[in-house]
Amino acid sequence: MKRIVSALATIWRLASPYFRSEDKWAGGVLLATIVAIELVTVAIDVLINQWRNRFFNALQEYNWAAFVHEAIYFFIVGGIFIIIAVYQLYLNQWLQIRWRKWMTERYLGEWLDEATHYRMQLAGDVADNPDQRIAEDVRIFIEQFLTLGLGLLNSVVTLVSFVIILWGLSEAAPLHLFGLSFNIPGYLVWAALIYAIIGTLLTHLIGRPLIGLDFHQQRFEADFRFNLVRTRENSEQIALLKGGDAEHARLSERLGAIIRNWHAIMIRTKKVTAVTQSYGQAAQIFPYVMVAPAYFAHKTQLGGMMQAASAFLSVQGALSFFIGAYRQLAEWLAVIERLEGFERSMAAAHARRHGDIRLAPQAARDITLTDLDLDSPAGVRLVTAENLTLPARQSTLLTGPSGSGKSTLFRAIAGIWPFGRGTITLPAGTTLMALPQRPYFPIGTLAEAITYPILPDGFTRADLTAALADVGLPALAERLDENGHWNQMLSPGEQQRLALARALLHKPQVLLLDEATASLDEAGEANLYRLITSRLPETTIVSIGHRSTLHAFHPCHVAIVRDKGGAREGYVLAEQTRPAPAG
Ligand SMILES: Nc1ncnc2c1ncn2[C@@H]1O[C@H](COP(=O)(O)OP(=O)(O)OP(=O)(O)O)[C@@H](O)[C@H]1O
Repeated sequence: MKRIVSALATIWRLASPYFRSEDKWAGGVLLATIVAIELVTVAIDVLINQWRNRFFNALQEYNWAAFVHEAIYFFIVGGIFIIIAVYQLYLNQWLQIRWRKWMTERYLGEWLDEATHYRMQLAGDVADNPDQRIAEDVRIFIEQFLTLGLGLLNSVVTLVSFVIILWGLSEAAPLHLFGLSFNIPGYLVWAALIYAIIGTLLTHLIGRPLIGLDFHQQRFEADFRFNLVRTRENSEQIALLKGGDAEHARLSERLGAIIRNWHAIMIRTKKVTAVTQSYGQAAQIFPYVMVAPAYFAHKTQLGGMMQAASAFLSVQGALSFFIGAYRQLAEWLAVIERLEGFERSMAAAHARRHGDIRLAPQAARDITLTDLDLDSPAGVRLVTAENLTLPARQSTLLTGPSGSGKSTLFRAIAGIWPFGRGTITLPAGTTLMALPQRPYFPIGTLAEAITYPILPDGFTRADLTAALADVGLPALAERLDENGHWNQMLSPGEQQRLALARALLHKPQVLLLDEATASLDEAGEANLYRLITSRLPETTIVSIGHRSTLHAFHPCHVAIVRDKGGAREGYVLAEQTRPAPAG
């Protein structure tokens, strides 16, 4: 019971925001119309049930006029049913896509806002497949919310309407056995209830393992898909290492898990289907068996028996809602759990935006680090900066052993590393750009790749062409409108040049270069450094690099060294050189 209440509360938490959103009117009207149509559908079922009585009596009495009248009645009611069924599905799909758009946009917004996606990954959160949550789970949640919700509504209203009818019919056709009439009030209702309870219990007992099997199936499928994507993304490495066979073996192993689980699902489904089919088939004859003695004892007419049988099937069908929806419900509950976990981990990642690292704006143009400790996600101290200034409009080179925390320091300055404490002051309203060794280019036109994260409209064609020429890629100017996966189509050196073209266009006030020219030869690297220092004189540049030749382009040098005197393991930032103040 507690689990049901908590599941209902979660469903409310996930579903209600849409009906309070800016789209609430459209969504509310669509939902109300769909619900109203569902109620009309049940009312039509009731009309058809009553019609059955009249129709079969007309047949039994060989009454042609009544037969024609009832046939016309059926065509009219049936016609109305068809029209509203068509529109109900249409409006249902319309609501699904509006709701899905709103919910997906909301998740995308929260997930991408202030690098929440990055921090969720850092924390190694349980919500490990955001793509599945955003793309698939949202769709299934909404689809099943409407399907199961309407199914439940239909069952409840059907149950109430037909229980009343069936109760009345139980009196009209009392239980008649061995020549005796038993006056059990509503005996057909009780019979339907017992029949449905036995069916539900049997289905649940036999079908229960399917919930776990379905859950595993989804995981194995996601795992297989993820590994296929990884193979595609790393195809060059795999080709170079001749890893085709190894990949094939790994993928086959994952496919094997899918197939093994599928076999278990098949065996279990066979058993469940045997039960549900027997149950469904027996339900076709069961009500006739119940009413037949009364019919043969002339206590009721054929019409009464047909109506009772149809009402019995409706009640029994409504009571068996859970049998029919068993697997859908199980799948839906798993989706709800995943979406809730996703929302929770987004909220947690958002809450620890900067951890205890304070990013303070200041009037001065320097970047200062005060009492700054940066930790690993596991809480191990990586690097400390007691009091360090990265001077404005200067270039500073940051060096240190591999794994000492250089890139982590960049992440902290860029405001995306939440583990640690201390203060980083940056010029107020500063624009910052960080370029890593392997830059990211979205799949799209080359122009979009260069100007990312803003659209190319912010620049003229001449700006883009000039930037490409400046970084030594003039030939690419002709391909600005070409669509492509630029991370796969350009060499690492070309990608680094392209990223620097991005910096030239954006002219950030702070430029962090994390081995951003490491794939170029020394001459090429020197040219690019000369270019950016001359083109971006107002920019504070901080570079990470291992080549000694870089010193020539960086008047300031900060080294990360082992913290010998410190009480704990880790590294400290030590200022090595800085130009003498002018004058
Ligand atoms: N997402 C992460 N999860 C766990 N540990 C991490 C993560 N990112 C960095 N670290 C750890 O933090 C330490 C510092 O990493 P960082 O990338 O800052 O080193 P680096 O000095 O830039 O190294 P390199 O010169 O090799 O690029 C490393 O030991 C690394 O394993």
